[in-house]
Amino acid sequence: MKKVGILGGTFDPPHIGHLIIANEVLHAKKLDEIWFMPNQEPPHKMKSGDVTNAHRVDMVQLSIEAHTSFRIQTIEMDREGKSYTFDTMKLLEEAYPDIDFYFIIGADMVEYLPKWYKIQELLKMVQFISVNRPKYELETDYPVQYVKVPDINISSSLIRERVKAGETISFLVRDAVKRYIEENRLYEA
Ligand SMILES: Nc1ncnc2c1ncn2[C@@H]1O[C@H](COP(=O)(O)OP(=O)(O)OP(=O)(O)O)[C@@H](O)[C@H]1O
Ligand SMILES: O=C(O)c1ccc[n+]([C@@H]2O[C@H](COP(=O)([O-])O)[C@@H](O)[C@H]2O)c1
Repeated sequence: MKKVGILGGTFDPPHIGHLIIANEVLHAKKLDEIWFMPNQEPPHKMKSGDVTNAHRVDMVQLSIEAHTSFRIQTIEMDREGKSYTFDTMKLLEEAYPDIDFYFIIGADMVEYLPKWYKIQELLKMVQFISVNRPKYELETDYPVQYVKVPDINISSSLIRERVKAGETISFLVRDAVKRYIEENRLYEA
């Protein structure tokens, strides 16, 4: 069976932390591919105001281009309302019966797992792989695998704050994403 790791996210914007954890898990778990899956509406937080779904999809595409094992999966863009992972994984399992799915989450999401929609059913469907993230605990009673990654203290919030303050985001996002943010004047207000 083909093994695919899904990195679901808001990607507002995608940063190098996303790329590093995807690559670390790809190799540590010997997966065939990582699918970056931008959500339509994050279940537990707000998207920033001026950034459309199309912008986030474009930026994910620019982030992963030239990486042979990284793909984008836009299934959540086709569904209105909050993007519950249980609903999405059900559709993906039906569409790809020959793929073994893993769902990658940072430590902030591990803490939040008890509040996920239909978490017990979801745990039966996919295997979760967690990665460390500075300032968050990885302890959980749920059956979650763990891949140790270099600590990366970067978040999309940090990128948005820096752009707003007129500070540099070089090397924190891919160059093409930096150019896209500048050209479309995202996160300035
Ligand atoms: N620096 C990081 N280290 C480990 N995991 C991360 C890191 N950044 C993001 N992740 C994980 O990647 C997934 C998608 O993250 P998301 O797109 O929400 O970015 P974010 O940086 O957490 O955004 P925001 O700052 O807006 O909350 C989540 O599972 C999150 O835990
Ligand atoms: O299904 C849920 O209840 C649920 C709750 C919180 C987060 N998620 C998913 O976890 C992934 C990371 O979330 P986020 O908001 O940090 O980008 C993303 O794919 C979300 O849709 C899913």
